[in-house]
Amino acid sequence: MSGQNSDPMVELKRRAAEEAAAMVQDGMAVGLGTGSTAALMIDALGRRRAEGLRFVGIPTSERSAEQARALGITLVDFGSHPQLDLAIDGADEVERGSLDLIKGLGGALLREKIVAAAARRFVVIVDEGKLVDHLGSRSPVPVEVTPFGWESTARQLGELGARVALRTKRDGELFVTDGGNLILDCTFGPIAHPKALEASIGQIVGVIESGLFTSRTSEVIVAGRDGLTRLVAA
Ligand SMILES: O=C[C@H](O)[C@H](O)[C@H](O)COP(=O)(O)O
Repeated sequence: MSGQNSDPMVELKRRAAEEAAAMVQDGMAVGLGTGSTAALMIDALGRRRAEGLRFVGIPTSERSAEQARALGITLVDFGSHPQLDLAIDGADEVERGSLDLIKGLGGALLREKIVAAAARRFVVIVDEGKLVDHLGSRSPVPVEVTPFGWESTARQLGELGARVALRTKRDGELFVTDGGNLILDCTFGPIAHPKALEASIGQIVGVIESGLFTSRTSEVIVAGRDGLTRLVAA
């Protein structure tokens, strides 16, 4: 994920990642997202650290923690930093206008949402293919659930109108999150009221968190073939 890449879209995502990393100022506490786009941002922050920028990070996954540590980025926790200045992360879908999100195809949604909720500003970096008119158009909504009773939790998610699939890895083994939980990928199709759906999912016993992120985004930096665009919530 580091270094130069000849894929033009990766180069565009790298520019979006660098633009977001440029928002980090001396002394900040920063939430470090997860995924291929966030990894480019962590690389950019590693370069800024090597140039002398002082900041600390809270990672949203073990993967991002490992990458940040390798780059010499100082990692802290919520004990010393209960509030963050900025969090930067990728997304699987971004709804035009509202800037509501679906996240979690990489399985990091719980820590990502905790970090986003603790940040004064939450900046999202995506390529233009992630923009949709309605969330759910392409991506399922990942829902993190406790292993105990997941079948019952899945049935209740189905009653909300979803087709529910227990996430497995390529080798067929269960996908287990950094927190030791399971992911149910819930296909709803285009979602008319994401905020109401996020609330309904959150009320089901056994659900830990959903990948619907509504009313959280401060800004989205979109990498497109015509360059970068910055979107601010309407
Ligand atoms: O759990 C994973 C995260 O929500 C990612 O931020 C999301 O899946 C986007 O990842 P990528 O930048 O690799 O498309």
